Amino acid sequence: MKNTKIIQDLEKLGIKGNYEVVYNPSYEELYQAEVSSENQGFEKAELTESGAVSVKTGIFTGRSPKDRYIVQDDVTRDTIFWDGKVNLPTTAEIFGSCKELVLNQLAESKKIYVVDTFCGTNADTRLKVRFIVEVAWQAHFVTNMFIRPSHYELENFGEPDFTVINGSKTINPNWEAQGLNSENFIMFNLTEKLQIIGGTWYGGEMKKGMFAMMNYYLPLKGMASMHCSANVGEKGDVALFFGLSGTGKTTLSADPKRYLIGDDEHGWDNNGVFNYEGGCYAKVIDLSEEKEPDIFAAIKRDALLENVVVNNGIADYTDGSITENTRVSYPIYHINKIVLPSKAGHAKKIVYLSADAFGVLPPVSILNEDQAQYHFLCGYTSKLAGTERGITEPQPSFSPAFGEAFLTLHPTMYSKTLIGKMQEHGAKAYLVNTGWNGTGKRISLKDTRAIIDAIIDGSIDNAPKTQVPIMNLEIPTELPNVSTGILDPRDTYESASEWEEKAKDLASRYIKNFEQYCDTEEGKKLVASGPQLQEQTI
Ligand SMILES: Nc1ncnc2c1ncn2[C@@H]1O[C@H](COP(=O)(O)OP(=O)(O)O)[C@@H](O)[C@H]1O
Ligand SMILES: C=C(OP(=O)(O)O)C(=O)O
Ligand SMILES: [Mn+2]
Repeated sequence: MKNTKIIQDLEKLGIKGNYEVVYNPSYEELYQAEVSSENQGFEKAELTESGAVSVKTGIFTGRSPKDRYIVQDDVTRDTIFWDGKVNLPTTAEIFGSCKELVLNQLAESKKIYVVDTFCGTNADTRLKVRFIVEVAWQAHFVTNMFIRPSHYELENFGEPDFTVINGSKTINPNWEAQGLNSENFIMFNLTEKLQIIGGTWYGGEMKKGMFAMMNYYLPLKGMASMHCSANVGEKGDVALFFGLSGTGKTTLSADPKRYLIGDDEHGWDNNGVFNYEGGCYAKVIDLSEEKEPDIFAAIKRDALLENVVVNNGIADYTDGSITENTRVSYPIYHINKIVLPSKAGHAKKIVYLSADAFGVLPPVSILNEDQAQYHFLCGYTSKLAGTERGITEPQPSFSPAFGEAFLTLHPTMYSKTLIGKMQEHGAKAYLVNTGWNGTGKRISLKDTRAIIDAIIDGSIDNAPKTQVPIMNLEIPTELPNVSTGILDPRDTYESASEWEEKAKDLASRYIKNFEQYCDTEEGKKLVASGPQLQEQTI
């Protein structure tokens, strides 16, 4: 019954062929299809010792932001933030020609997987997203990452709100004449409610693609839409962890003392914080059972490893020879302590994670209200190797809302909605450096975890404090279970002047970056909360 309707839907979209449709396959069906000996090239998956299967995604082992376009038309012209960098415009005609390529690619398939999912926990704001793919492990990936409707919800799914068609095996031969970046494309058409993908096999494009769409629809309804992980304690106390890729959202939100809400994408409405996803996408480079026991244990049957080196069925997490961005996706229930459905009350603690490659930022700073806004707009961090094509070593970057790559509206839409919620609910913000310090090494996970504990249990607010000049940040000088001598970054250098020199360099980058927000009185007012090159007398 269902399949006849699905085939009709596919034909209506323009996928006409002699394919078999597999609708919302079970994990067992996915497994059989993934390891089938008929698979070619990057379709192939192999079973590993933990029970998880492992795949390779070819040359794309991270997202490809330069190949990402949004159709500029009457719907998007005045809403999308056309910054010339993140949201690249294309025409309905070019979209149409790429869509044709993807449809023709799928029409040739023997089998098409159609996976209906939800993006967003709450019925009033979720998107019903339909994925149409020809590769079994891509169907597995979206089954892991998105919210799996119950049998009843599938029966009553109705028309999808958004459709993603993945034609990763096809490329666009006309890209040059069309003025595109390459033969690969990730394109969105908000009028057609359609995302199409060609050329890249990286799963993150499907996951982060729908995040960008939630980042469009929710703030327009007054909700905060956030690139953060979230967890909740026994007492219902919710904490959010904002951060760019590799800063520790997934790692730090998997905390055995707390219940996980989600590891990457959340909304905040009048009832509280809710997850967009139904799974997690963790980095596994150098993963160890000892340091990250929850994530390690989540890698079992139904988990899907990407670009991990596997020797005789044994995954080698220390090997970054394919990419530094080795990953695993798993359904959220692979983590023991979770809340389901993935939502909780209002957040009280907001942590901004920054992996500072300069070694200047303190491991933790306590932010006042203006600083909370300033640092959210700055979103300073270092891009780490791997998650984006062409990034091979850490690069300092300012990424508004700690997620510039996924913002479809102007950055101030995200700061307004978030800061509004924070003020309404008395949430406090902290800036945590999970990156480097003067020792040249990354701050240890153990120390960061103890810092997070002190933020969550409130002991940081009662700790002795001092002011770090230039960066203009207040820091605690002592915290329970945190190594001595690391809280003030100046102490980790041979001499404080070494730190000062680097701090001045970083401060001037902050100041320069913030100029873009100084065309309003509101923005100008925030400058005093940021780093300062001159002595302050307040
Ligand atoms: N002090 C630290 N805090 C957080 N993560 C750390 C730290 N030191 C090293 N790491 C490593 O950095 C990576 C953080 O990645 P992840 O949690 O997946 O980031 P995100 O979810 O923000 O992309 C993990 O591989 C983790 O082991
Ligand atoms: C999947 C991604 O997100 P993150 O690294 O934040 O987990 C990504 O940026 O491609
Ligand atoms: Mn993550």
